[in-house]
Amino acid sequence: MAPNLVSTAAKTASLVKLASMPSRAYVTFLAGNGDYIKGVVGLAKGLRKVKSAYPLVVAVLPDVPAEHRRILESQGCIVKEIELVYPPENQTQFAMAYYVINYSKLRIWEFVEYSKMIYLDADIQVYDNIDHLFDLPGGYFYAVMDCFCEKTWSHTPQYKIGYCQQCPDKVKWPAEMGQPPSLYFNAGMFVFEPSLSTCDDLLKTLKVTPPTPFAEQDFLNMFFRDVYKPIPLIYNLVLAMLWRHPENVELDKVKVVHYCAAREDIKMLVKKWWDVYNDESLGYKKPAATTEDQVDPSAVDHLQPLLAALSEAGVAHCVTAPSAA
Ligand SMILES: O=c1ccn([C@@H]2O[C@H](COP(=O)(O)OP(=O)(O)O[C@H]3O[C@H](CO)[C@H](O)[C@H](O)[C@H]3O)[C@@H](O)[C@H]2O)c(=O)[nH]1
Ligand SMILES: O[C@H]1[C@H](O)[C@@H](O)[C@H](O)[C@@H](O)[C@H]1O
Ligand SMILES: [Mn+2]
Repeated sequence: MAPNLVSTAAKTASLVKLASMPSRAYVTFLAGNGDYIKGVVGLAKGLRKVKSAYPLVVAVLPDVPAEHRRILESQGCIVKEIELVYPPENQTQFAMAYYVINYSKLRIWEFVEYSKMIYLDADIQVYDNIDHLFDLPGGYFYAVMDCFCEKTWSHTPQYKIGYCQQCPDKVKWPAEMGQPPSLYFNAGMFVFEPSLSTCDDLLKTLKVTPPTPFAEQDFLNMFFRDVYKPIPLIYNLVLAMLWRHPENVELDKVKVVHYCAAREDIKMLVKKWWDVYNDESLGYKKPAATTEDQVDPSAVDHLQPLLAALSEAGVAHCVTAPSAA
C-alpha cells in the first residue's frame, strides 16, 4: 500500500473509533445574573487544570445575560439554554428560598447527544481528575451520601433526634420510628445518563409530586431510590463534613469540594475574603520616597514611556522623573 494510503486508512480507523466512543461531558447549571457565573468560570478552569478530557456544558436559564454566556464560551464552555421547570403549586418552605429554580436542572436529562454526564454545581471545584467516573457501569445513579447535621435539616425527624447516615451507630434509629430513612445523596454532584424517556418520566412525576424543602434534591432522591449507588465522599466533600464528621474525611484524598455551607461563620469568613480581595485601596504601593535616594528605579522603569509622552505634551514639569542612579 502506498504510504499516503496507509495514513488515510489509519486516519479513517481512528475516526471510526472516535465516532463509536461514548460521548461524555460534565454539566453544570446557571440561573440569573449573580455571582454563580464566577463559580462556573472557576469550575471550567478547575477541570482544565486537572486535564479532564471532556467538555463542560452549561445549562443556562433564559435569564442568564448574553454577556455572561459570551464569557462562558470564551472559557471553552458549551452553553445550552434550557426551559424553566416549575414544581406544582404548594406552600412549601424551601430550605433556601432560591432552591425552587433548581427543578429546572431536570432538563439536563434532555442532553441526549451525550451518553453519560457528570453534573457539578457551580459552587463545586474539582482538584483532581475524576474522568474515571464516566467508566462506572451504566444503569445506576451515582452520587455522594449527604449529611443531616446542619440546621438546614432542622425540619426532618433525623435532625431532631440527631441521627445521621454518616455515622448511623452514634445515634441509632429508634425501632418505634419504623425503617431508618433510605440512603440520601447530595445532588450537587452526580453521574447520570441523559435519556428523553427518563426526562419525560421525571417531568411527569414532578407534576404530581408536591415540592419539599430540598426541592429537586429530595425529588431526585425519591425518583432514583432503587438505582442509587453511593460513591466515596472524596467526589463531593460537602463542607459541613469537616466539622460534623471529620473522622470520615480523608482530606488528602479529596478530589471535589462543594462550597455549600449554611453556617453563618463560614459565610462571614468567605465574605471577609472577598472584602479584602475587592478593596482597591489595598493594592500594593511602594513606600513613598522622601528623597531621590530612596526611590527604587526598577519600580518606576515602566513609567518612563509615560513620562516621555507627558514631557512631549508639555506637562512633564508637573512630574519629577526619578534619577536612574
Ligand atoms: O442564583 C442562583 C442559584 C443557584 N444557581 C445554581 O444552582 C446550584 C445549586 O445552588 P447552591 O449550590 O447554592 O445550592 P446547595 O449546594 O446549597 O444545594 C444543594 O441542594 C439544592 C436543592 O435544590 C440542589 O440540589 C443543589 O444541587 C445541592 O447541592 C448552584 O451551584 C448553581 O449551579 C445559580 O446558577 N444561580
Ligand atoms: O442541599 C443541602 C445544602 O447543600 C446544605 O448546605 C447541606 O448542609 C446539606 O447537607 C444539603 O443537603
Ligand atoms: Mn451547591
